[in-house]
Amino acid sequence: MSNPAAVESSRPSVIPPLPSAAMRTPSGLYSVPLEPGKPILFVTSELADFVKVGGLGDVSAALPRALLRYYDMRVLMPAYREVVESLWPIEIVAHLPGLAEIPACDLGRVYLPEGLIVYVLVCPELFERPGSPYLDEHGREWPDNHIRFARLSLAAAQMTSLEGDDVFSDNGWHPELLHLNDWQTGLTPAYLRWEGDETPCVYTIHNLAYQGVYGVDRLASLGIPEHAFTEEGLSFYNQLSFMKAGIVYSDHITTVSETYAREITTPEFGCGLEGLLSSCAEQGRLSGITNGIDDSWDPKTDAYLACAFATNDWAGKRVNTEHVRRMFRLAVSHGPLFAVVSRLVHQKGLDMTIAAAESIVRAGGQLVVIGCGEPAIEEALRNLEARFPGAIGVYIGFSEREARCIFAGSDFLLMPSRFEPCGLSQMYAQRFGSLPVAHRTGGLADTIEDGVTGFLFNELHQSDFQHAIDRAFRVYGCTELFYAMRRAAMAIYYQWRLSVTPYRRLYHQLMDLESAGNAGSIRRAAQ
Ligand SMILES: Nc1ncnc2c1ncn2[C@@H]1O[C@H](COP(=O)(O)OP(=O)(O)O[C@H]2O[C@H](CO)[C@@H](O)[C@H](O)[C@H]2O)[C@@H](O)[C@H]1O
Repeated sequence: MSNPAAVESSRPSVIPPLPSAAMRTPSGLYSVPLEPGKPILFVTSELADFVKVGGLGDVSAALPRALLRYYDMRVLMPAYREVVESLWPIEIVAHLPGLAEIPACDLGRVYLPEGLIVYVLVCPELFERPGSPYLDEHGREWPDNHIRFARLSLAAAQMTSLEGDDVFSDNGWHPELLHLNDWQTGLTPAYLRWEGDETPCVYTIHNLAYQGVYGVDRLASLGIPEHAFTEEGLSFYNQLSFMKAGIVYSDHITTVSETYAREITTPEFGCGLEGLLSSCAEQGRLSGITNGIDDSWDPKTDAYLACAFATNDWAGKRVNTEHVRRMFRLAVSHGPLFAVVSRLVHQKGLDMTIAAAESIVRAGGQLVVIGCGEPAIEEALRNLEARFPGAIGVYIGFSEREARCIFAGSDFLLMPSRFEPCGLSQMYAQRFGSLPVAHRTGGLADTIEDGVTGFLFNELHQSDFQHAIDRAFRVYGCTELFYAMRRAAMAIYYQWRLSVTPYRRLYHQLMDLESAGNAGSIRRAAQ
């Protein structure tokens, strides 16, 4: 494609550190929360303010902020190179000891907009590297990922344990609940329980397919006691599983949509953990809470767009469509513009999109793709672009600016995902008047109304996907219906506010149980 703008810097401008009880409102004014809520630590391996590989980065930036008005919610993450090189000052607040081969490290504190306090693990030998949080520059997993994310998990446990007072005390702040995310944080509840600490833990699965499974020879290096390596503990087919540790030792498991919460109890989607997850569901320890999207996803105010637009301002939307066509050097066209904004991985069904591309072009449509990931998929997409110059444009890379322009400019978004825990791209697309064409699975089934706010197909067959694309073409040719669907899609808004209520209910339930001394017994009964 024609040289899209370089990936924009997400560097914030410098603001002075705030007193810990202060909040910075979106308007930029400082205010003090009326009631400082219970201390909760949200532990994550990505935060979109600094580094985002996929949806976890978005959720980690938005959900703790949405919860800030109810709790003294703080985030813990690794101090990757992007964090250290950002303009936000890092103040060292503690030194955390190591364990076995997990090195000691410093703990820093950063104040981000909207009053979000983020603790960062300053451990240059583990985290200050080129590449992504998980992969090196050549797309290979970092060989010491087990140590890196055991470091993250252990830090959360050390910050929580009251006996660790001499280790970590930020003006007496200690979490009363931990909200953990994905396998990278799975060892946290295990480290806590092995020390006899019963602080309640919520463990959210954003994607069960990534599990952090390692050979049994790594146990000693992570300080894992031998007695824990059992079928009931963290042995997964005689290997060590971080994901299983998170499920076994946490009080409650959530995942990011109700449908996916049901799906992962079946062999088709359970990735070998369906038995354990089924028993969690039977015990009431597994639930689905659909993700939201943050307020920045608004076509009326998004500064990245070629032209801001609102519902019914289809001329404004068309300016964005023409902008995308120019970005990708596509021909002038009156046909529909299809789009893909995705990590390029097997999960996302790019093989089906590639197989459908020729029919889209033959029917007078065009396709733009932005994404990066598996080299074979990247190459197949480049070949596709070369076969259909002027009709298909591909940008291999990651750029939120370009992604937003594509959501705004496209007519349809293709998401034939094999599975999709929630999916954010379809929600962004709907908000920007682009109708998703998606497989009826996971969160896609929960957030798209077939024939109203998008198109769903039931079986993962090429012919079913093609049929859904054909329906999209027909609706595009029927202007009134097409605009009615656009209006319906733009009207639904999965605000975080809606997801916050079930999280609050869950937190309260777990913290009350804990203060009544019941959490331990409930957990034990559940295991
Ligand atoms: N090249 C690119 N340039 C710019 N932006 C790009 C991009 N490629 C992807 N993105 C963006 O990255 C995010 C991807 O989020 P998704 O939720 O759609 O999928 P992901 O599989 O990463 O997340 C996992 O976690 C999330 C969060 O819970 C679940 O919704 C999801 O189902 C699960 O697979 C979106 O914000 C998308 O716009």
